Amino acid sequence: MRVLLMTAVSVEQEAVLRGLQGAENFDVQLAGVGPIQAAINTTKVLESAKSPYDLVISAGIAGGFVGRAEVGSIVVSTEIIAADLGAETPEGFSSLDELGFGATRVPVNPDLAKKVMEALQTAGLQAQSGPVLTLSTVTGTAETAAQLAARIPGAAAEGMEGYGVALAAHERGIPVLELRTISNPVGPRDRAAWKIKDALVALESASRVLVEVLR
Ligand SMILES: O=C(O)c1cccc(C(=O)CC[C@H]2O[C@@H](n3cnc4c(=O)[nH]cnc43)[C@H](O)[C@@H]2O)c1
Repeated sequence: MRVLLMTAVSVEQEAVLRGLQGAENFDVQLAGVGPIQAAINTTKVLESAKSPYDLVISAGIAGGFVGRAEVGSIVVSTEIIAADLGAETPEGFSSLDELGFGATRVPVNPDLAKKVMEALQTAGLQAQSGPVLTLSTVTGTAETAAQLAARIPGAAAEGMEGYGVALAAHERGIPVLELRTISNPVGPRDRAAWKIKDALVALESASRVLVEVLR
């Protein structure tokens, strides 16, 4: 299986490469930060690929929803959702789907997600699955975190690139997955408290498992 992993920044790319230990069926490229940059860069990689990819994974650190994904743990997506793509109305948020303009959700193959989850857990890593949200604005208040959790039941993590990476692959018929390791709780902004090193260590460990499961 030929796999493309897209990370937002180079420290994430380096952590993934350490975990992959030179596995030849994986490429790791930079997506940039945010869904638009990620979609553009994923498209560029897919269009210039010498041979087709069988799977594209958006990987990196993320915020974890409290009670769903703790700092240092791993989240495997069951669905990749553009959580702020829509309109604010007096009645609340309306997604692009509800407005009739398109899809905000990219599906993930459930068998693949299950296989990866089970392999991570068998390796003794703390992993859970659930919808992973993509936001252009990092959540910074308890109120927004609660609104997102209520609007998207089971939401496990939020990042800034997954939907962009996923849409670029999905439009070409390539299966997608999002793999996130948690650096901070989703909620009140406390950037200094983000445990980025712990999340990068978890990203390296998770990538080591991918080599075994995605041969
Ligand atoms: O300090 C800020 O206010 C700030 C604003 C925009 C971006 C950042 C970043 O550090 C980039 C975040 C980077 O990491 C992922 N990430 C990690 N935690 C979260 C989160 O709680 N919510 C959304 N994204 C998160 C994200 O995918 C970016 O690649 C800082």
